[in-house]
Amino acid sequence: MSLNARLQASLDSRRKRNILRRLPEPTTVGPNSTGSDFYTNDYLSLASSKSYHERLLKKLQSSHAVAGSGGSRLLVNSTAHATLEARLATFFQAPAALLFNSGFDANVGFFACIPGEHDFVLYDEAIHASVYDGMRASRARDSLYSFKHNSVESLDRRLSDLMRSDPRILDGTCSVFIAVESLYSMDGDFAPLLDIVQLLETSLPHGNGHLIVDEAHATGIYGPEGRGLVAMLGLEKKVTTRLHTFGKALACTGAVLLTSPLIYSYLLNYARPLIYTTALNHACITAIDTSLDILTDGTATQLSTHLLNLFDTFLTKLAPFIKKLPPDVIHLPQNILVPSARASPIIPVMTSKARPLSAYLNERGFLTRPIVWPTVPKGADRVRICLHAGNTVEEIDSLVGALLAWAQTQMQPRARGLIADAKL
Ligand SMILES: Cc1ncc(COP(=O)(O)O)c(C=O)c1O
Repeated sequence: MSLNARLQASLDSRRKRNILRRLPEPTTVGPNSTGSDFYTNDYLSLASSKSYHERLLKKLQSSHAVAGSGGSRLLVNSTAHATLEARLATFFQAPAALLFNSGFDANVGFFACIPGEHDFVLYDEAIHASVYDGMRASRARDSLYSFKHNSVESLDRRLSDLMRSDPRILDGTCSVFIAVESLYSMDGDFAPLLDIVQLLETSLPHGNGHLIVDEAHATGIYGPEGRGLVAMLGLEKKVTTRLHTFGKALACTGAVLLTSPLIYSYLLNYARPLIYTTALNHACITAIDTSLDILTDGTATQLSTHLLNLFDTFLTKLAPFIKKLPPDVIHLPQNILVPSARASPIIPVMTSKARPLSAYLNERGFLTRPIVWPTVPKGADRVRICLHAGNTVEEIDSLVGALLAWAQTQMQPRARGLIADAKL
């Protein structure tokens, strides 16, 4: 088969199964965006904030270097990059901080080169694609094991099975890496970090269990000054490596791995996505620095407090009706509905009709995106509602009204009365 015929057949097959990926229609983003943002990862609304833009422009104007970095970090190690790394290490209270061009590069860089031939990687089944890609490229590629999403029991079982089959785990002569996200991007739920740490300490007393936490979606929102969930739980010293990204709540791009000086040096020597690429440009370094100012001056804490209060607002408004809706029309994951649920900026509204629901909301100015297989498992399609510091209580009110109004259009006439008392 010719190249073109093969590529076309593959795309046609996706189109037939209604899973062909396309770019959405171009839209204006930032302060002049039309509609209420319920879809971007700009959780603190910094990317669309005029005052953030002003602070950034001021910093850029006073900065001497705003253009390209001139090469890989190993070729040109600018003072701006080195100073930012030092600031990040101090801010996150980490022994070392290593900048990457993106969270994707950082995960691939870490997982492709740190786990060795005789090591094991146990990963949450919902882990981000970049961790998968890194693990598959590593020398531990034949020793990768998933555990059930957020299940410490499943992780424990995996670990026990492996310890029975390979005594090197018990005597500490090989390493076991555990890969989790602190806040999961598609489900909006949280890794049980305290329980995982405890399990590792009791099961692997030689200290050969290494927890690697991806804080991409928690950065800027949780913990003191937005330092993440690991910091909120005081686990900095129990986690081997943390990833924070700057492309989501921090309105820039790029990422940092917080780790030991030894792993820092190893990555500098072997991590290909770091070595063989041009380092972040100076405008980006300045933007990350501006976002750090916003974290440290208390602005971000105010923004995240408002953002997380909106989670309660959303649930308080929707929860009374959710049980009356047929689950294929709309349902929320059980873990979000329990009273003790930690507030999250990500709410997956589960539905078998994610595309029509999202289109309905978009037409009414509530900007959302459908998330469908293969991005999420089959049967777990959803509209991923992202809350933002820039959203208002009134917007949440109207969004819930629109969700319920759409649900009514999907229900049999007799069942509609069940949610008729909702303010639509
Ligand atoms: C959990 C997680 N980790 C890593 C990444 C990659 O980060 P970046 O967008 O900076 O490449 C993402 C972004 O999609 C993510 O959701």
